[in-house]
Amino acid sequence: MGASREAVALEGPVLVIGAGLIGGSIGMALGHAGLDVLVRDSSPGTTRLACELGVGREVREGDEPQMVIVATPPDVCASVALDALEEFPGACVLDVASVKQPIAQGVLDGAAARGLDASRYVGTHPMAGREVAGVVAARGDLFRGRAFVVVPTPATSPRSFALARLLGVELGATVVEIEPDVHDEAVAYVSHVPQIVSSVLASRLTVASEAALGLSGQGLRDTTRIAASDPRLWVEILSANAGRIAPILKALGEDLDGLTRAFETLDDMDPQPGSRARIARAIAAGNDGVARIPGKHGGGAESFCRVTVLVPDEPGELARLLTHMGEENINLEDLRLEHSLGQRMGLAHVSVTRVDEPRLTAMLEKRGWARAGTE
Ligand SMILES: NC(=O)C1=CN([C@@H]2O[C@H](COP(=O)(O)OP(=O)(O)OC[C@H]3O[C@@H](n4cnc5c(N)ncnc54)[C@H](O)[C@@H]3O)[C@@H](O)[C@H]2O)C=CC1
Ligand SMILES: O=C(O)C(=O)Cc1ccc(O)cc1
Repeated sequence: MGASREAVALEGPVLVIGAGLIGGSIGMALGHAGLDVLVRDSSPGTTRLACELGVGREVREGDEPQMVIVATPPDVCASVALDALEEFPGACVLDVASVKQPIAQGVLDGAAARGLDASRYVGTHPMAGREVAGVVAARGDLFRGRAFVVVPTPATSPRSFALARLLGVELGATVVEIEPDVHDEAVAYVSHVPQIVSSVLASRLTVASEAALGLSGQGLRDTTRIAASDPRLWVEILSANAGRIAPILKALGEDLDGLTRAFETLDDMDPQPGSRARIARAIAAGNDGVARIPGKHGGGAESFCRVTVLVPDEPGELARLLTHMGEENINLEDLRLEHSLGQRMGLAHVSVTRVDEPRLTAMLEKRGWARAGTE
């Protein structure tokens, strides 16, 4: 499929069906790029709200979209895509759901049964989102620098495939082509199981005391951010990928059982030999896993150095630090802020390349910034 690409341009109009977080963000991005964006949601109020928020305009009689983007929850994507193939015979129809194989199958089966042209359908998945749902949270820059997965079916035409790639490029994303079942296996690891683990972890906090929660630091915030996600959407995403999620959860459960036994015996006067080693191995295996997550430019995370700088919690101080870096021509690869409990000081975790790290350290010393560690 990737080998035979037609010369085709994304010109619009583009119809977005499902004006929520993702549909709204896509509409805003395409609108900024000058395309005519049409909006439709099953909720007429949401359609109007999306138009008022700048996602696009309502569909008028005679509109003939070049592309239809289905951004509804996954359980209705296939039927909405089939209806769009029927309603707009000239349009390429995409969906953006977080699972691909069942939707591709639903579209292929439905198209065969209804005599529709499945070559105009192609699956996609923008690998960016937020833990908040709805068009009010939409942002035109949501997909910039993120992966945009294009997932053709065996029926997808070169034209539909090319248009889907152009959409990813227009969104400022990096386009990746993957087959449906490979995609679903991948997202089970990198998105679906992390969502479940984050939710289960955060659910333990419902029995923690107020005093305990008052001590929450960045580690807890990092591991529970996506626990704020919408249950109605996620039950549909996870159910559609159940067969791939279950074995990973089973392995995770076995790891947790082993660790639980180790901790139980550590509480004894005479702990079972090997308990400490088991715990150490679990933490070390985590080190190995996290080192495999690619960094900002697609290289290994270990290609960056993270320097922690103490920043006074006062207006303009963070900007002063970044200005000092800019003045020394040190490129910022990533930045994370952490506030220390009860102190008028924040921790700025500044990531730079290993090549830039000595210059950053020298600059901090020269300009009087206190460093709280380097990783
Ligand atoms: N939330 C995220 O971070 C990401 C979500 N996705 C995928 O994007 C899709 C949309 O997710 P969100 O924008 O987060 O959800 P959302 O809940 O913010 O928006 C979904 C919208 O679809 C509308 N809708 C529902 N059924 C409809 C139908 N039959 N016809 C027309 N409109 C309908 C709803 O009224 C709602 O406005 C899902 O398939 C999801 O898997 C993909 C990447 C990231
Ligand atoms: O919030 C985050 O960090 C995400 O990774 C969001 C996300 C949620 C669902 C997807 O299908 C893709 C991306």
